[in-house]
Amino acid sequence: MSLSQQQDIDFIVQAKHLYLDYAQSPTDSEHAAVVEDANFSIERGEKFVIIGSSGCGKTTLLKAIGGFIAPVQGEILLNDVPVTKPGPDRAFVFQDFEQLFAWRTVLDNIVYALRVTKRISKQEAISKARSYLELVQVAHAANKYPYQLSGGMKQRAALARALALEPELLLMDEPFGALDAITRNQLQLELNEIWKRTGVTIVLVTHSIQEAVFLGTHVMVMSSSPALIRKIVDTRHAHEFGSQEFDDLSIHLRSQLIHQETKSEELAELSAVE
Ligand SMILES: Nc1ncnc2c1ncn2[C@@H]1O[C@H](COP(=O)(O)OP(=O)(O)OP(=O)(O)O)[C@@H](O)[C@H]1O
Repeated sequence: MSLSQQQDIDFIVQAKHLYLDYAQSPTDSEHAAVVEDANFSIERGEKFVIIGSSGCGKTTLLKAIGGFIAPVQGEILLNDVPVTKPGPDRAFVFQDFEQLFAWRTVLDNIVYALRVTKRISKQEAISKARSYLELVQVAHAANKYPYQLSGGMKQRAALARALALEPELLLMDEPFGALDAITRNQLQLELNEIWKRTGVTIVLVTHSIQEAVFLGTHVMVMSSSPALIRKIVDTRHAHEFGSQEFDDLSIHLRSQLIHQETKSEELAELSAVE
């Protein structure tokens, strides 16, 4: 992409020479870099998917975009302004089914979040909460408590709560990872529909190559040891399961992931010989 083409694109997030780690001090050698020199941009309104092997730093990167982890070097820009703390312009959905407040009903979970972050009237919060519960098709469970819901319903409710905040960025960490295959497919389809209706920018972490190709507009492959961004693949034209493009891209992404695993195994073997 030429420089002039890049300048025409409306980027909501830009990471520039980003380094992240969990070191307690500059001399803390136990905690190696989790992300090294990451450079990537996310267009407004896209679904940007991050994949990589377990422990390669996907969640860490998501937390940094959320403002929960400060860069050691480099920066993350949100609408051209460096991210320094969390804000209501970013909402999270996690894999964990227990992310709702157990002592509040589904409706109250959303009303509470809205009242705290948006400072709107109770009536306004209730009406907004109801409309988002309808959007994610869980309005019938508005008065239930989390323990009365299935895993899929809990994820829908968590999604409704995040969407109700009308964030600019929806940060999703393996949101469907703990669901059965059928519910997972259903929620993938629905997320696509919700995305089309709301236009929210989504950054989604997954272990599933199929989910990445199906949902993503771009898929970023991360490698561990070293903790680098291996490749960013344009997947805008490959959403149909079973199509040639879908299969080709899945194979391509798999080869990127396998290549890096093989490489780290080779490195481990070499260091064992040394
Ligand atoms: N709070 C923390 N303190 C110290 N190290 C951490 C902390 N959280 C994560 N790490 C380490 O950072 C590295 C990256 O973790 P992270 O959770 O970002 O990986 P991930 O790619 O999301 O993994 P997974 O796919 O298994 O969820 C791992 O080595 C992990 O042990």
